[in-house]
Amino acid sequence: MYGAFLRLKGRSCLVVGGGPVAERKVISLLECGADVTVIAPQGTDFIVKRAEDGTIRWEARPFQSGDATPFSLIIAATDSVEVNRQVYEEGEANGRLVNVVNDQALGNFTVPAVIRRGALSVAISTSGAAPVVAKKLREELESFLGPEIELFLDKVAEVRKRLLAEVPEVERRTLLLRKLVNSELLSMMRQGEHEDAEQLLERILEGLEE
Ligand SMILES: C[C@@]1(CC(=O)O)C2=NC(=C\c3[nH]c(c(CCC(=O)O)c3CC(=O)O)Cc3[nH]c(c(CC(=O)O)c3CCC(=O)O)/C=C3\N/C(=C\2)[C@@H](CCC(=O)O)[C@]3(C)CC(=O)O)/[C@H]1CCC(=O)O
Ligand SMILES: NC(=O)c1ccc[n+]([C@@H]2O[C@H](COP(=O)([O-])OP(=O)(O)OC[C@H]3O[C@@H](n4cnc5c(N)ncnc54)[C@H](O)[C@@H]3O)[C@@H](O)[C@H]2O)c1
Repeated sequence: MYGAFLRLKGRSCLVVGGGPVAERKVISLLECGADVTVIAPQGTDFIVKRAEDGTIRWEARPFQSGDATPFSLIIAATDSVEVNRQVYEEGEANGRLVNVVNDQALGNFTVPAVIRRGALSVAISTSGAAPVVAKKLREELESFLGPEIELFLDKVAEVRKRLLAEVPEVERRTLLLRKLVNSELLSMMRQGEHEDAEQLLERILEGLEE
């Protein structure tokens, strides 16, 4: 499976099915700013409420042939193997991205477990082998990746921007950035030693730290 991150802001995405699994996919699509439509005779309380407040569009009826055609990304999340296959075939025939929740071998993408810390996203896939393992790893890695990782990333990104503007030689920039990420900076941030971290950062940038 090819790992990738999709920019879905404003994109029309379809979720067919309205149970707990469909709800989970609707939530993750909304988190990415997608324009979400649900087609399903029944919806969870969350789906009903978000349709009422206009966050999503919900068509309370079974999937019909042609429904999937207008959408960029489609998730087949009904409890019917046949309906999910029909959704998949229609999407695939139109060159769409299609995920099928009840059959990892069907569909042209799967949804990973994701950890988000600001600009950082960590996606975990087991290639469909055991999603419960992806979930377990997400929980373990979440406790390892505390809020300091976001501060660290923001700081390195800020420095990188500065170096891109001020240091024309790519080798020197890369060396400085590597020094920075391999230094004690992250562990200092983890301990809350922000002043020390700032001083270390300046020493590295001034070439004083080996
Ligand atoms: C990661 C996560 C993302 C999400 O859905 O948001 C996700 N499944 C999650 C949880 C989970 N899913 C299932 C259980 C119950 C235990 C079990 O049965 O194993 C649990 C655990 C739980 O609920 O505790 C059941 C299940 N899942 C699939 C099948 C069908 C099959 O295997 O063919 C069945 C059997 C259904 C049945 O009984 O019929 C298939 C898929 N599930 C995937 C993703 C894709 C592959 C991901 C990968 O590569 O690992 C894929 C292929 C399709 C897809 O959905 O994209 C999310 C964790 C989110 C998080 O917590 O962070
Ligand atoms: N991918 C995953 O992470 C994962 C996890 C658990 C289960 N599953 C699979 O996902 C399926 C769905 O799980 P669930 O708990 O949300 O199921 P559910 O039974 O609670 O919900 C099924 C939904 O599909 C809708 N539906 C049924 N026929 C339809 C049709 N013709 N057109 C449109 N919508 C239709 C129903 O109205 C309902 O909203 C399960 O059958 C299981 O195989 C996948």
